[in-house]
Amino acid sequence: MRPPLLNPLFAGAAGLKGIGAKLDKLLAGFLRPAHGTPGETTRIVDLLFHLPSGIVDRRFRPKINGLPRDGVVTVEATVMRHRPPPPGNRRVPYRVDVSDGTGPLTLVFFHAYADSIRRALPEGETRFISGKIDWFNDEPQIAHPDHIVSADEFGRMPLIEPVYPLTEGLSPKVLAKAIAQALEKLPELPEWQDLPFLQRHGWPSFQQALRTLHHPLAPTAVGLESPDRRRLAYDELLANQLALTLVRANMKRAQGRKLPGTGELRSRLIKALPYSLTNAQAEAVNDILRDMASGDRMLRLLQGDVGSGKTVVALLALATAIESGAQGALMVPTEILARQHHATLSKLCDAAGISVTLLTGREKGKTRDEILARVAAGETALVVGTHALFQEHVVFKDLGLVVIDEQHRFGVHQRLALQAKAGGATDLLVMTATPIPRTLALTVYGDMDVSKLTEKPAGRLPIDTRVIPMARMDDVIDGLARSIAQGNRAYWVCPLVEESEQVDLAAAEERFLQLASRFKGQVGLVHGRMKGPDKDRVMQEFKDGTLQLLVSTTVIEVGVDVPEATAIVIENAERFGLAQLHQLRGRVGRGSGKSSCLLLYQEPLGETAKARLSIMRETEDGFRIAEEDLRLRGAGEMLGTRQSGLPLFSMADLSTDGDLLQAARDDAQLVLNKDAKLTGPRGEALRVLLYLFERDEAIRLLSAG
Ligand SMILES: Nc1ncnc2c1ncn2[C@@H]1O[C@H](COP(=O)(O)OP(=O)(O)OP(=O)(O)O)[C@@H](O)[C@H]1O
Repeated sequence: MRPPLLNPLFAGAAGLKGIGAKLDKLLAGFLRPAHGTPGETTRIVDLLFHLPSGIVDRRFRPKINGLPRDGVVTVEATVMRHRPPPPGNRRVPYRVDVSDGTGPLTLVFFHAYADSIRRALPEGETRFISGKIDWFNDEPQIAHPDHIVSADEFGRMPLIEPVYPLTEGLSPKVLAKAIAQALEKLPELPEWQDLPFLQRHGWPSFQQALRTLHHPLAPTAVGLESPDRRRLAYDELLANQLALTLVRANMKRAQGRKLPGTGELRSRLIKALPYSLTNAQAEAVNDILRDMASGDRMLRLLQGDVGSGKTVVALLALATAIESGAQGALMVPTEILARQHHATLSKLCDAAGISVTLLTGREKGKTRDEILARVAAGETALVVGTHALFQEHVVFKDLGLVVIDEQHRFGVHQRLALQAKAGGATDLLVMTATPIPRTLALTVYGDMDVSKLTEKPAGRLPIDTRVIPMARMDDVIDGLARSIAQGNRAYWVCPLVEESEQVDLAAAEERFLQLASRFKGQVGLVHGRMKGPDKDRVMQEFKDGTLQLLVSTTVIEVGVDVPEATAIVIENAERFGLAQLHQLRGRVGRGSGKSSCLLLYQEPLGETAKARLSIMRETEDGFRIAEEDLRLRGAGEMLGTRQSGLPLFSMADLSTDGDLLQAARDDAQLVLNKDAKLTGPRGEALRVLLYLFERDEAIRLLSAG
């Protein structure tokens, strides 16, 4: 139960002045996902945790004849003349001339109510007017001033104003007012940080930090380096790391089982492989086998760059579970991948004598019943599937190891749920194909041990990456024609842009028709809206070489493995994030042939997009690309947080607070080593912190264990 002293913070914001039902809902949708706790209503805490992204400094008060070319100014001036638009003409703005004796300044209002302008600016009176300066025919003007106030009001007004991130339908004034009211509800809270630590950093209390950020007294107060923001960032990171440490402790506490294996199936599999393992693969397998053989539960993350060969590592781990008499499951994020993995693994499993089955949402009726019966009876040793594996009534006879591929779409909550489903003793191996920067990995996978595949299989050639304007599309197609004539295979990726799937799809279809008329009978199309079996058929035809050019939306992004494909064209590459481009490019260069990647962009190219594309040209190192992605886009975007339910941070910024993250991690471990149940005085205060950042499930673990 949440401590009562936090109640004022979790009370609804709907009671505040200016927040009606509609705004309540709008704010909830806008603010709550940022803390990872979506909901329909806004709470006080949501307002308080919405930190300013900058400030407006209204202290600059030039005379009118000394106005700068741009920027925000505050002018003290007398109202000279109102110039309303001619009646009935809404296109001409309402103008008001003011003067301070040094020159004229015009205030401009579009679509405004004449009455309210007259009330705010009575002729002959003096007002303080603050807003962004503009020049029109060399005359200064301010369109829609932010403030028009009397000398009195100006004296009472904060001159450094916080600026908040906004969303459509939310006015800055309404938001600022709501936050100011929320601040008044801030209760006294115990200090959960170590005092000497706070002193060393020169950090204020939690309450003080929030007050300073929302009522900044200096322009630097809200910057990333400000002690107030850093303090709050640290609070948030500590809550995150405490929760992960608790999850880990809890998972480890569950008695694991020993799955030592015999090596028999494993050696048969290795014999059946057409290649030998890379050193990195062999090391990862060793890490995993050690974990499985021990009595502790395995919680391991296998991080591998694109094409580094994670699948075979997973298979060897699964074989070990099976040798030990248990069953294994491999869960992947999409239907296409489930089918692909099933197909690849089946061949190897047949060679080794392992019974394997596929289970996705598409297996229905009698077939499904039969599969389920065999799994329940333990006749099937290995099940490959989508999340349907755990969502529905799937009962394993004895599940020893679960491998989850591409899991970074899931968060700690999901891992906990999975653990519950899989049963206490099941070992867990998570594989991510997108390398993520260390800082980010710690906040998402801080509860897991990590193995990395940093090395690609021998003999892979570097991919020739080129950045080409769309205007040269014809040349690109000619190049493709030459390559296809030589028997090569290629992908052509059309972007899915957020607004309308239909429009995007139409674009992909149009491109398909264009290419199909040039390369008759050689082109296929796959996209997310296609029926499963149709998708499978096209993929299969591309795999076996019946089709040589595959036009697709980003459905091929993760994990599709056709080693014979040697070229990929990515249209509107400027719209993709770095991690995604890297994933897409990783579809080629998977065999021994020389591959190329053509990034087509629409001009003009923005700065960030330009930076992204040149990084792609410079490096193929996924780990380096991930660091750059984090820098350019921020953590939330990078993980596609909206769908993921991952802990997005409202206070911490992982591109600059990496140092704090490590400190928080050490601190969390130290604290829990000393006070595993958080019952000491600091422990009690830390519970408040956990509730404050809504890590309630971590607290439940405290009382469960
Ligand atoms: N040691 C190896 N030597 C040669 N080829 C290998 C080796 N290990 C795996 N491969 C091959 O490399 C390709 C990529 O392997 P896999 O599909 O497991 O990659 P991945 O790590 O899952 O990458 P992605 O995340 O991009 O899908 C496959 O065709 C696989 O057969």
